[in-house]
Amino acid sequence: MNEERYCHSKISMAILGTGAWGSALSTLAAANGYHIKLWSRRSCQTLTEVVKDADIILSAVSMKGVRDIISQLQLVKISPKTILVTATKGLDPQTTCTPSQIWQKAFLKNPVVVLSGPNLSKEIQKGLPAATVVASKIDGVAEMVQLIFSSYRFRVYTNHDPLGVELGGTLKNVIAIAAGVCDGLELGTNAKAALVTRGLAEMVRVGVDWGAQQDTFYGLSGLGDLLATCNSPLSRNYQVGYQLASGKKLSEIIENLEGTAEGVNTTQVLVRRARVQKISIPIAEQVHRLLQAEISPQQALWELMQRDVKAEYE
Ligand SMILES: NC(=O)C1=CN([C@@H]2O[C@H](COP(=O)(O)OP(=O)(O)OC[C@H]3O[C@@H](n4cnc5c(N)ncnc54)[C@H](O)[C@@H]3O)[C@@H](O)[C@H]2O)C=CC1
Ligand SMILES: O=C(CO)COP(=O)(O)O
Repeated sequence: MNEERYCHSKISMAILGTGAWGSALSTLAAANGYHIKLWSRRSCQTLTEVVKDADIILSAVSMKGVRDIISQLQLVKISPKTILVTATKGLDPQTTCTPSQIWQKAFLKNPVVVLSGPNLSKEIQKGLPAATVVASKIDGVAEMVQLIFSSYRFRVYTNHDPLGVELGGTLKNVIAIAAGVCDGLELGTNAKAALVTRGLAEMVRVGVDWGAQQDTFYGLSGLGDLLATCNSPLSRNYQVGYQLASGKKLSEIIENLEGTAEGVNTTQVLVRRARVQKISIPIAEQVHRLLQAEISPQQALWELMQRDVKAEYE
């Protein structure tokens, strides 16, 4: 294969958020020869200067910064042709909307792309191989983003179900907290397999009710990210669960955590939404009670194991 295939350096891109993920994504695009303008709250350059003339604006800020960034960008004149890429994995506490829904509502005319997959940033920064998904409903747009990031160490797939791709990456964080608890309590491989598989069933139920396609959850952005995050101590969400199992308080864990564990906020929003929609999510409910310090990790396990027997699919 020809190296040239991956280099279209005339496209200009701004990346907003220079945390672990924004930095890793900029490394990938820069390695393909793209000139990237990076912006964070601490940048010397203004947001206006950074996004001026950008063909693509990618946001890798954590969920708590999404509305803030959007409000600031609304004050800047962005061309309706500018592609907006969201790489955030979270849910809005006010509206329960996903980041791409918030972006699309704020910029009605702009194409919005979701980027999500099993992408632990530390592995990517080490140059280890990985794959991801870029999703848009508009033909040709995800393909442009695909070209920017694709390389021999980062394989990028396109998809037409942005909501499903986004929800896979977001909802798996709740199950990753549970997986951390499972490993922290040393419950074994059988328990972990059961937890992850039933966790996926919860993700599918919520996602399909939301309007996403079921198959998307069995792809890289669903099952793929679930496997990566539930099995790696590099995952901050897994770390939250693992440390909760050792008896630490959530506030103490978060204080010492490197970066953001989106699953903590996502669990609250998810449980609220699932109750309104009357969707059964027993694992997420127990994660929620655990995060609220209403029960111990052992009690959460007991609550799950003593549920009424039922059919696997119903
Ligand atoms: N680190 C990883 O391996 C991956 C992370 N993600 C997702 O990407 C998002 C960011 O994650 P990380 O970079 O790891 O988190 P991080 O905690 O390292 O960085 C968060 C970034 O958001 C910015 N931010 C927060 N609030 C802001 C505001 N009000 N205004 C402007 N900027 C604000 C921070 O300054 C920082 O640059 C999360 O939603 C995460 O789930 C997705 C894939 C991989
Ligand atoms: O989303 C991720 C991997 O795909 C990163 O997981 P954490 O946010 O749990 O570190």
